[in-house]
Order: sequence, then C-alpha cells, then structure tokens
Amino acid sequence: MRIAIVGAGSWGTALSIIAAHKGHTVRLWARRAELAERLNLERENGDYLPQQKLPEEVQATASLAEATRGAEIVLYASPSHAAREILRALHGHLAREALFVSAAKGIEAETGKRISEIFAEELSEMAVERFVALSGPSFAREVLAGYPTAIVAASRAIENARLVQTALSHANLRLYANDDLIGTEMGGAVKNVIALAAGMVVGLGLGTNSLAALITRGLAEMTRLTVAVGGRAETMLGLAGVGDLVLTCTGELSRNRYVGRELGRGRKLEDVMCGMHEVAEGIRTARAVRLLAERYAVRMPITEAVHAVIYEGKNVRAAVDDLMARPLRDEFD
Ligand SMILES: NC(=O)C1=CN([C@@H]2O[C@H](COP(=O)(O)OP(=O)(O)OC[C@H]3O[C@@H](n4cnc5c(N)ncnc54)[C@H](OP(=O)(O)O)[C@@H]3O)[C@@H](O)[C@H]2O)C=CC1
Ligand SMILES: O=C(CO)COP(=O)(O)O
Repeated sequence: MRIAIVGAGSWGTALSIIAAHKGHTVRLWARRAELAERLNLERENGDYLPQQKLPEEVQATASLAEATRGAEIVLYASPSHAAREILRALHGHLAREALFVSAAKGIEAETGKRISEIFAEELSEMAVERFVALSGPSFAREVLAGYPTAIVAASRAIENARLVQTALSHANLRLYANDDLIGTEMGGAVKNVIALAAGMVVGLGLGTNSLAALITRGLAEMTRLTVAVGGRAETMLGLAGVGDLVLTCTGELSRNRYVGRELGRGRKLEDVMCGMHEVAEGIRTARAVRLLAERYAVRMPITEAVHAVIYEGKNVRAAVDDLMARPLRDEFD
C-alpha cells in the first residue's frame, strides 16, 4: 500500500520504519524541509530516533501534498496541538476512500475536542467512518528494539479498524481492532495527564503504595470521563486504557512521567521544558480534560491537582496532601 505518515518525530519515524518493513511504500512528512532533506540523505532521524536506519521504501518530504498524493492510508503522527492546522492544510488532498489514522494522544486544549472531532470539522468531505485511532502502550524505541508490543486500532466502522490492523501488524507489533473510537481516543489522551501525576509521585520520593493508588484512582477518573463523553468503560480495561496508563506511569521512557518527576523534584515547568524538544501531551491536555470534566460534571481530582500544579503554581506536595484530605467516599460510584 501507499502510506503517508504526517509527522517525523519519534513515533512517526518508528511507524514509517515498521510500515516499510511490512512492504509498504512510505512518504514521511517532516515540517522542516531541512530535516526532510537530512532524512533522505543520512537515512536516519538523528533528531528523534538516532541509530535507526530508514529503509529505502521511506521517502521524506516537507510537502504535505507530495506526502499524501495517492496515499491509501494517511497516518497522523504529529502532536495533537498541531492537528487542526495540519488537517486544514490537508483539505482537498485526500482521496475520499483513503483511511485516516491518528496516532496522536491528546485533546485540543481550547475546545476539548478529540482528533476525530477536529477531523470531522476540518475534512468534512471525508466520512468519519474513515477515521481510525491508533493507541495503546508503545514506546517508539521499544517497538524498534523488537520488543513484542500490542496496540489497538479503533474506528466507528470496525471493518476500517481491521484494515489498519492488517496493514500495520508486523513481527513484534500486534494490533487489535475495536469499534469504540471515543473510548480509545480518550484513553490515549487522559493517561498522559495521569502520567504527569505519577511522575510527581516519583519525583517527591513517595513509595510504591502511592504510585499504585495513583494509577488505580487515575483509571477510575479516566473511566468516569470516558463514559460521560460516550465511550465504553470496557475500553479503559484494554490496551488504550489501563495498558497505556501502566506503561506511561511506570516507564522510564515516558516524557509525561519525566516532566511530572522533575516538577516533583522542585523544578519549574519552564526550566523542564527548556531542556526538552520532545512533546509531553499531558501538559496541554490537562486543560482540555479539566474543561471536559467541568462540561460533563465529572469528578476528576487527580486531573484537578495536575492542572493546579501546572497552571496555578500550586506546590506539588500540597497537591498530594489535599488529595489525601478530601472527604472519604465509597470506592465505586
Ligand atoms: N513517541 C512515542 O513513543 C509515541 C508517541 N505517540 C504520540 O504521537 C504523537 C507524536 O509524538 P512523537 O512522535 O513522540 O513526537 P516527538 O516529540 O518525537 O516529536 C515532535 C514532532 O512534532 C513536530 N511538531 C512540534 N510542534 C509542531 C507543530 N506546531 N506543528 C507541526 N509539527 C510540530 C516536531 O517537528 P520539529 O522537529 O520540526 O520540531 C516533531 O516532528 C503524540 O501525540 C504522542 O503522544 C504515541 C505513541 C508512542
Ligand atoms: O504514549 C506513549 C507510549 O504509549 C508515550 O508516552 P510519552 O508521550 O509520555 O512518552
């Protein structure tokens, strides 16, 4: 197949390598022409995934039109805050029968919209059934190291999720299919906010009890919000829910957990971000999740605490103390 991958960060680059190994012809879009040129010349992405060879089937370009021309699958692998602008720029470039796959894990901060909602608004010529969300526990580096990895492709039209499942499953990367698009998008986005909190727990030097409590109660609030916006609780028990939550809250490779950890150690957000060129989706998505929690009247104390630390200057230790001092309640609603 011809696959366009929109975004040449670590995940887009890793997916382009996998797709090429699977035998697809891949166009990889990088927003910087200089990077696209370097990828084609050096055959590796030194900025994001050093020492991973780009197969010959991967051709990089900084032109969206060129990247997507004739593509049967267009795979979005850029940060979610760039989605609206990029989808708008794609207007008129996609074949109606193409599948659009989003691997981004975030929600638009200003509107609380998921990527599939932005897709419906900006690419109104495309049926929303052509949209497939790709999510689940998958550090790019571990996938390329050959470690067995399981993720999920979800679409309102299960047959389209299955097409993507077949197109991208390869060797150590096993895709499952699912028809809960909303739940899959919500899981991938909200877990990043909880992972910031998990990092704070680690940075404060709290123990394993605290981390286990955080993950479990984080899952409870992820599930409440997902169900409120129309997703399924069952999905939160799957790869896009607990699977990715556990990975991101415990994995040393997580950028969201790293940012949380540094805040827990007492560093300022601006300083942490200065030394980082990779995306930590949870920072912007904390705003979106809080917005949705308000809109749907869902209790999300951990998200509230993360938001207070990041946007209201609250001390991390005080945020933990306040979480523990809330009125006692039943475990399940
Ligand atoms: N890395 C991973 O293991 C996984 C990541 N994801 C998700 O994939 C998405 C992409 O993340 P990832 O590949 O890790 O990103 P990286 O942090 O590795 O790279 C960021 C990429 O986004 C580009 N970028 C940054 N800002 C903009 C913008 N405003 N407009 C267009 N492009 C921009 C950067 O381009 P430039 O170099 O020019 O700055 C770069 O290509 C995220 O939603 C992430 O959550 C999902 C699963 C696994
Ligand atoms: O989503 C991821 C793996 O599934 C990557 O998480 P981070 O963005 O926190 O590194």
